[in-house]
Amino acid sequence: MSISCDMLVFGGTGDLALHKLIPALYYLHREKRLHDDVRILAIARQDIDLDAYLTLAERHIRAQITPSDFEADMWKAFSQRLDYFSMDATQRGEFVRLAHHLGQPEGRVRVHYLATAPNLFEPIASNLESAGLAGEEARIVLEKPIGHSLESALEINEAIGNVFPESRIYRIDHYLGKETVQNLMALRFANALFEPIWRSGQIDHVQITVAETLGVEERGSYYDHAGAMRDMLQNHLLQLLCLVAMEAPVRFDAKSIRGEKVKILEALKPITGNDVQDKTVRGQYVAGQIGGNDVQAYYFEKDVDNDSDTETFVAVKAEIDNWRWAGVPFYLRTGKRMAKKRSEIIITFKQVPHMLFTKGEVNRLVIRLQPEESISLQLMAKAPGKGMQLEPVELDLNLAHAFSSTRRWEAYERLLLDVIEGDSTLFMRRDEVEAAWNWVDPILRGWQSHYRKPRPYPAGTDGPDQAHQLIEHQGRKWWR
Ligand SMILES: NC(=O)C1=CN([C@@H]2O[C@H](COP(=O)(O)OP(=O)(O)OC[C@H]3O[C@@H](n4cnc5c(N)ncnc54)[C@H](OP(=O)(O)O)[C@@H]3O)[C@@H](O)[C@H]2O)C=CC1
Ligand SMILES: O=C1O[C@H](COP(=O)(O)O)[C@@H](O)[C@H](O)[C@H]1O
Repeated sequence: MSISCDMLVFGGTGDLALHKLIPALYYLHREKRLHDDVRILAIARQDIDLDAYLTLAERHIRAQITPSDFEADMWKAFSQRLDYFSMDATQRGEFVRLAHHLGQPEGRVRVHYLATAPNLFEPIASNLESAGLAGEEARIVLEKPIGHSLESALEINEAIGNVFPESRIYRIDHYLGKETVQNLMALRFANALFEPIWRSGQIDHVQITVAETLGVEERGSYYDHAGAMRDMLQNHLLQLLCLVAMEAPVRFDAKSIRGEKVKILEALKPITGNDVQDKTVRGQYVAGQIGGNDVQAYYFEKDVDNDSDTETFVAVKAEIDNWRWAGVPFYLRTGKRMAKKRSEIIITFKQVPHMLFTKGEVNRLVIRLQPEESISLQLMAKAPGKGMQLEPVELDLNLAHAFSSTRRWEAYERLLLDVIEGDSTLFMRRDEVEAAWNWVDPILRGWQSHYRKPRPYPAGTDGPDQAHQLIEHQGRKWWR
C-alpha cells in the first residue's frame, strides 16, 4: 500500500526527530515504501531556512544510519520531500499561516507527529482543529510518556479526544515496533509448543531488563523531571510485560491485542505506601567507567539539578493477579549508564520435580531485543564422555542470521509506515496508557513519602546492590 500524505513533524529540530524520525523516513524512502507524493514538514520555533534544515537533517541521517546506506542521489531525492516551517505551536494564529502553507490538496492523509514535550499536546491539537487541520483525513501521533501522572494523562487524553476520535490517535511506544518484540507474539501464538507451559505451574519467574550505557546526553532538562520510571518503565517495560503475559488475542488486530494487554495492566497488583521499600529499587549513577572511559555522575550532567533525587535506575517486583500468573513474579529493571547495552526478557522455568542428576540448572527462554536479536532456549544436556555430567546448552535462533538477506527495520520505520497506512495494532490505546499510570502513580507517591533518595551506583555497573537483593529469593538472581 502506498499512500499520498503530508507528514508534519512538530518538534522537527529536536533529538527524537533528528535521531530517529528523519533517518527512519530516509530509509522508508530508500526502500521505496513512500508514495512519490509524500511530503515531510519539520516544524519548530527556531528561525532557520530550508537549506539550514537540510544541512541539519543530512548530518543526522549520515550519523544515524549504516554509512554504506547513505547515497548522494538517494539523499537528493529524499531531501526534495523535506520542508521546514518556523512557528510557535502554542500560538493559534500561527496555524492559519501553517494551513495556508500546506494548501488544501484533496484526498491526502495528514499525519501530525507531535515530537514535542507533552505539555504541547493539548494546545497543538486544539490549534490544529481551529485551523481546520484536524479533519477526517488527519491523524495525530503522540510520543510517550503521555503526561507525567494519571491525572495529567487523563487530561491530555481528554483534550486530544475532543479533537480526534480514538481511531485516529496513535500513541507511539517504539518498543512495539522492534522486530523481536513482534517475534515474541509469533513465538507465543504461532507455536503450539509454548502455550501449555506458559503459566504459573511451569514458570518460576520472568525478568525484563532494559539496560543502557548512555547517560542523559542533551536531555537533562526533560529527564530530570521524568526519571527512569516515567521515561522507560511506565511505557516500554510495561508493554513488554503485557506481551509476555497477555492471553492469546482472538485476532491479530488492534482491538483484540490492545484488549488483552489492558487486562494485564489492570491485573497488576498495586504497590502502595511502604511496599515501595520491599518491591522497588531506585538508583542514581555516580561517577564510574564505561568501556574504559571515565563518566561523570548524573548530578553533574547538563541541565540536571546538582541536588537531584531523580532515579536513573529502577527495578520493580511486579505481580499479576490472575489465574495464569498467580505466584509468578515479574522482575523489571532499567537504567542509564549501566555496564552494557542490552534489552532482554528471560523466562525462567521451574526445576524438574525430581532431580536424577547431581547438577541441573533450570530451563530458560532468553529473548534478546538488543543489541543483537535472538531467541534461545537454555536446556540441560549430557557433556560428552563417561558419566552423566550435565551442562547447559543453548538452542539458538539467531534472527539476524535466519533472515540475513533482509535488512532489519528500525522500530520507527515500521511504526511510521503503520501510521501512514492507518494500522494502529502496534500503538497504545487510551485505556492502556491510563491503566499503566494507574499502577505507576501509587509507586511514585510511595517514593515521595518513603523512598525519596535514590541509591547511588557507579556508572558502568548493573545498578545498586539493592536491586540484587530484590530478586534474591529461592535461588533467583538477575541473569547475565
Ligand atoms: N529523544 C528521544 O530519544 C525520545 C523522545 N521521546 C519523546 O519525544 C518528545 C520530544 O523529545 P525530544 O526530541 O527529546 O525533545 P527536544 O527537546 O530535543 O525537542 C523538542 C522540539 O520541540 C520544539 N519545540 C519546543 N517548543 C515548541 C513550540 N512552542 N512550538 C514549536 N516547536 C517547539 C523544539 O524546537 P524549538 O525550541 O526551536 O521550538 C524541538 O524541535 C518528548 O515527548 C519525549 O518524551 C520519546 C522517545 C524517545
Ligand atoms: O524512549 C526512550 O527510549 C530510549 C531507549 O530506546 P532504545 O530503542 O535505544 O532502547 C531511551 O534512551 C530514552 O531515554 C527514552 O526516552
